[in-house]
Amino acid sequence: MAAASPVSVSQLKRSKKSAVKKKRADVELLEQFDSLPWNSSLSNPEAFNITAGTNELDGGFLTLEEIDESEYNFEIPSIQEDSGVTEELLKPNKRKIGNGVDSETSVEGEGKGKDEVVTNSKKKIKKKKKTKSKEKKNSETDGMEKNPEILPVANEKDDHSNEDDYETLLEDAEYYAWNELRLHPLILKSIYRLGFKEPTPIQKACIPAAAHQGKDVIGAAETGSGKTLAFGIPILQRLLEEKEKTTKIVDLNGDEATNKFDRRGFLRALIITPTRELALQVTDHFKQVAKDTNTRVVPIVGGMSAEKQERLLKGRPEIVVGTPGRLWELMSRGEPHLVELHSLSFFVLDEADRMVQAGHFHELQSIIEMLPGTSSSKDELAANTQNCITVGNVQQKKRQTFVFSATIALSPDFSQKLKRKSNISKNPKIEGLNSIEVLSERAGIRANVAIIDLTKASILAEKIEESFIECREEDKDAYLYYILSVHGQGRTIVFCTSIAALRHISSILSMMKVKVSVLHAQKQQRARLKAMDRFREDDRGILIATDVAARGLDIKGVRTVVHYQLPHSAEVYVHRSGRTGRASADGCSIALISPLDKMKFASLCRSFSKVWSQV
Ligand SMILES: Nc1ncnc2c1ncn2[C@@H]1O[C@H](COP(=O)(O)OP(=O)(O)OP(=O)(O)O)[C@@H](O)[C@H]1O
Repeated sequence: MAAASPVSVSQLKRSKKSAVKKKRADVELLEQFDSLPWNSSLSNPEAFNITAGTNELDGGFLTLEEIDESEYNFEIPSIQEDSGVTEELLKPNKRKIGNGVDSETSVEGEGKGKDEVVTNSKKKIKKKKKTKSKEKKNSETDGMEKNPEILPVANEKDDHSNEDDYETLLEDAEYYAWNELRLHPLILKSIYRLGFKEPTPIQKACIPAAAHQGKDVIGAAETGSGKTLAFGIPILQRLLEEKEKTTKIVDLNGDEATNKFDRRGFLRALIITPTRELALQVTDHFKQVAKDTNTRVVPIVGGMSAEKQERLLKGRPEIVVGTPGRLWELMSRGEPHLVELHSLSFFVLDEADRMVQAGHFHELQSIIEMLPGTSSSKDELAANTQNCITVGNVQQKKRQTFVFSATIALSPDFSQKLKRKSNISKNPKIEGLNSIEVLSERAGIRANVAIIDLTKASILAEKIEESFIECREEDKDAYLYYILSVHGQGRTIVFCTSIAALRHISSILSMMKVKVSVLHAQKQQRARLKAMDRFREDDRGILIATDVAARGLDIKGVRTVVHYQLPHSAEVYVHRSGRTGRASADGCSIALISPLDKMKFASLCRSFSKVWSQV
């Protein structure tokens, strides 16, 4: 090895001089920046805006080109050893994740140990905070204070992707609420990158129960309140914790333990949504948070080539998000990744109350019957499937079930009924359950379920302003045209109940040279995605849709929802209206009420205990 040549005194002086020079130049540059007037690039810097465009599937929908698997980057990374990032982030003393040898995802009973760890790490964080802030005071370049507005904003360049993010997050008082939730550093890092300064109320309530107490959750909260991450974060948290524990066990016990504890390559979480667009969006949301965690998430939805989706499943993703029809199609064919369910730790029903309605229930029921430990008989299963690998009730006990929607009606004694049932050994049917309760119970909801209902009497999200226009049926088009041309701010979704009405409006509007996108279930999936893309690309876009767009869709900048025809139920009205006023944004929902709608409208008002006496 060559010896390092000694550095002369003059060389040292020279390098010191140039360092001082560089520092001075840096300070001057910073001063220049400081003297610029500050104009936020976002007129309304809501966290909601921040997420847009930061991910591969931009806003959750595929562009037309993306339909083809080879082009839309549904890359499934090959199964690898842990990337090592975790280790780096988990430097000793920063955060300690459990020390037990519990191989299960379940952390029931871990509470106490964890609390201790958290208290310690909190102390350390505080200490670190103090030292750092001291350093900050002494710093010459302090002119550039950490500005929360600029830190995490829609960072196309992903400015916060290095490992310092985690430390910065811990120091950043604005993000402090996340620390309370004891999340894995890689999740915190993603949250920081997304710019979500604090957990939403439903996230605050669900994460401790689901991620740390291992409970099942039935969660209800207003539209746009972040329910996807309320179940998404716990799933990722527990998968990450489990990965680390497994690595430790394998390190300690060698190959023997690998076979026993290593669950890589098996399906770990199955999330079911009622619509294809929503499944793609949820997949995308998961991917945003799972970035850097080496967790694979794949959507399985109808309208796309089943063969291609089978190829995606060959990559053995841990998380699958799908619609009941296509999932059941592949499961009933015995698709190996979807029927080897012995390691399934999470089963999620998003928009659960929609699932109990016609068009979904049958397939969903069949899927549930495939889950290990559900109440259907083995003969029934065998008849349904060619290749199902079942495990007994043990798996059901370990599996967590999450049931979410903005509109779930549970009877007050539902958990008592579940408890009574769990005390009787022979698995009797519980009497007097409503359909969503039956679904939850069949899906394996356990007696200690955390029922978190944050919906208010009005049910509608707080930031949505509701109004209605009374008019004759034949005047609806004129009013709609008026709303679209005068109202004009942001994007608008016009909802119809029938495809005939949708066609009628879109042809009238196109005659009036108003550009619209159209979405309904009879459209080819390719065209559906294209319509969504077009709508998303135009910040004053107009989407005419049936109720296929009513639930879950999270599209930035939707300011107005118009109910051209009233929906058949109060729930659908809530979900439709909830396409606006999401996260911290506001919006308005306008109903066009003709004499034909009055009965329906009156009953809608009664459902929300509203007094709209004009009707
Ligand atoms: N902690 C947070 N802070 C700010 N924004 C958040 C946070 N969590 C999620 N969001 C954003 O809020 C928006 C709505 O979230 P999400 O789609 O999960 O709502 P939802 O409650 O499932 O709505 P819906 O009932 O209509 O399905 C998304 O754009 C999401 O990125």
